[in-house]
Amino acid sequence: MTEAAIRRVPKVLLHDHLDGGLRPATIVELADATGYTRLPTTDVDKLGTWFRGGAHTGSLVRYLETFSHTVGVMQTPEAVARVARECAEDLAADGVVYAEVRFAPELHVEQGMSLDEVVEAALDGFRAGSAGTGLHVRALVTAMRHQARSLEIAELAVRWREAGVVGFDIAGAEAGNPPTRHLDAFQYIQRANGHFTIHAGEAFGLPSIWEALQWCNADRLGHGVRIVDDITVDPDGNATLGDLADYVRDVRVPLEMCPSSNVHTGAAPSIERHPIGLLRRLHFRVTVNTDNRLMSGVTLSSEFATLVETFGYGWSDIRWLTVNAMKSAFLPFDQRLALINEVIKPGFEGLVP
Ligand SMILES: O=c1[nH]cnc2c1ncn2[C@H]1C[C@H](O)[C@@H](CO)O1
Ligand SMILES: [Zn+2]
Repeated sequence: MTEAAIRRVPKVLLHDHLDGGLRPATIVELADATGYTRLPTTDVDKLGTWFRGGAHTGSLVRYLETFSHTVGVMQTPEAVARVARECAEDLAADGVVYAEVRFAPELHVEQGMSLDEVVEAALDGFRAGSAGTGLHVRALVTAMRHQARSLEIAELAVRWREAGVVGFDIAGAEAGNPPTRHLDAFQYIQRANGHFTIHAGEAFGLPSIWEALQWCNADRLGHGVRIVDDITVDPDGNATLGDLADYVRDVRVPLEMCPSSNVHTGAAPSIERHPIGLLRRLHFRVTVNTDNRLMSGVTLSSEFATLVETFGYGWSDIRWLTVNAMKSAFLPFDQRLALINEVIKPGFEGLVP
């Protein structure tokens, strides 16, 4: 089960940030083209190393600081469209067959783009980059949780749903910015019969997960790793679940786990001690994701390869995680089913008994 072999099987990605997945060479070219002068270096290799180094700090706040440079070069429709096109190309080359890629339009308006123009440019790029590949890409529109534009961004998400936006999200520094600050935005999405996920249980613990589910009614949790704080395991390995952990497992709340990113931001102590091991064993609705391919230096295939190496996962685990992700996508039911039966299951034929 090499990384190359994992690249060849169909995979599904639910949690990937557009502004966290740029190619270093593209950042340098876009900085030049758009007059952005604040890059720490214009040497492509050094820049890639700089992003990974800056991100692997064990602090979400420090991790997020590196995004000022990616967002800094994504301030024109051409730049956003190019980054989205290359994102789709890179995911297709990694064997991803369905992806939901997220971005925060409010971060891309510094040079005069409107929120709608940002979304339009990203969707154009996704379409161009996925054309002729086996990849289906959809967008999630994110609001920044420390800002006060979430209702406006929720309206934007609903406005673009026929064109490829399948959901809404909040991201940014979690501590001090609880999900209930944005209740009106989540209620707007619900009234419009839309879908949303919330970054919760990453840099803050159970109260954030509880609010996301029981006050805001999130369809999925971004990360959600701290749900393990509501589980106790005795020395024999028997697990006892608290009420919230029971709820998350019982109603099959999808957990968008991002193992490497979680280590880099301090949400998990190491890959070996990452909660995914326990949660998968307890049959939570776990999915595997990249979060930020640039900052965390990963691909979806490399994340799976890391899990194979660390937890001894086999092809059946990868297929289970992939089907979990496809079931949890914000795509209509018939399309999810078609991808599972016509693409994912045949893609694992001969590998899983
Ligand atoms: O892991 C994360 N947690 C919280 N916020 C994040 C994470 N990764 C990226 N973001 C933020 C930074 C981006 O600028 C924003 C939109 O993609 O989302
Ligand atoms: Zn994220």
